[in-house]
Amino acid sequence: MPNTNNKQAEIQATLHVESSINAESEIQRRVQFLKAYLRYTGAKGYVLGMSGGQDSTLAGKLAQMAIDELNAESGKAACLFIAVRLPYGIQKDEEDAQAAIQFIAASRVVTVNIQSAVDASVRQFAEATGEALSDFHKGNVKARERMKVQYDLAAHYGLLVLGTDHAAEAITGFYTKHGDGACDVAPIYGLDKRQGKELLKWLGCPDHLYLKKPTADLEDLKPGLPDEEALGVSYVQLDDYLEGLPLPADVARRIEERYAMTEHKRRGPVTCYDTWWKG
Ligand SMILES: Nc1ncnc2c1ncn2[C@@H]1O[C@H](COP(=O)(O)OP(=O)(O)OC[C@H]2O[C@@H]([n+]3cccc(C(=O)O)c3)[C@H](O)[C@@H]2O)[C@@H](O)[C@H]1O
Ligand SMILES: Nc1ncnc2c1ncn2[C@@H]1O[C@H](COP(=O)(O)OP(=O)(O)OP(=O)(O)O)[C@@H](O)[C@H]1O
Ligand SMILES: [Mg+2]
Repeated sequence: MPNTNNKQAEIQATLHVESSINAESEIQRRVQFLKAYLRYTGAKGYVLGMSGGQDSTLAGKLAQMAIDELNAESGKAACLFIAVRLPYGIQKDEEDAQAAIQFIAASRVVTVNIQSAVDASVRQFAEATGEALSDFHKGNVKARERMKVQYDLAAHYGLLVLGTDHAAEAITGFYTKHGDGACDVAPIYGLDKRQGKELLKWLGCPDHLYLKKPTADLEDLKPGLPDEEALGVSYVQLDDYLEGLPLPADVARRIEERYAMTEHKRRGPVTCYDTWWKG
């Protein structure tokens, strides 16, 4: 039985997903937003971790477009976008990260290897508790270390931290709380995964950067684990759900269960004034 229910419509509206988009106007709207918010804050630009994956390629490109327009309007190179490489040791798809940075033509590239910080953290945890942090939890340490480096760069250079949260990620809560989930500005929020691809295609991005399998690539023991394998649901199914299309009832139910389970990630810290968790 196909599923089209009120919950689906409610989630689509909450996450601001349009059933169809115009790539050119979506790009314009988001670039103008990035410019306007920078003017409002007086910050000098943006910083974002570039993994070589689809989401950071798109968010980074939009940011650089905003910076280039601001600099052209002022006639000065006053604003900048820092693309930061944050490998844990040597990254297998480093070539993709470099291709993404080249496509973006980032104002500046900084590389910080997070391995020694992450390993020190994990070692201190083991010394303090007498227990080893699991490989899965170490993955979240990597994401939080990347967040810290981006905030260091933002503080030092007067920038704002970009994030890559979008609808197909928000619906599953598939990100590390206070890791890649933490940012100041989320330029691709509201788009699903196939809409992100549409924007990159329109922007002339090399197609291997948006046709590759999305991966969080956080676990030492499961390098390059595809998100879809970890989630047990495909991006096509998530996108269909978000665009209000019919899909098998058991798939919709699994998506809705995951959405409910991760509600805490889409909210601020829960306080005694909150009632959302009471059902
Ligand atoms: N009901 C609740 N109310 C309030 N807080 C709650 C809570 N349940 C857990 N928590 C807190 O949340 C923590 C768990 O959340 P979190 O630390 O995020 O950890 P968790 O959700 O367990 O793991 C993160 C997941 O996101 C994936 N990920 C991470 C980063 C990037 C990407 C990517 O696609 O690139 C994917 C990663 O592979 C993993 O599957 C708990 O330790 C607890 O502190
Ligand atoms: N190795 C890395 N170097 C720099 N930044 C990273 C790295 N890994 C993850 N990040 C940051 O964490 C974010 C979340 O990762 P995520 O995998 O969701 O996005 P992505 O890699 O850009 O795209 P995709 O989902 O298609 O893999 C990235 O967009 C990027 O900003
Ligand atoms: Mg990735």
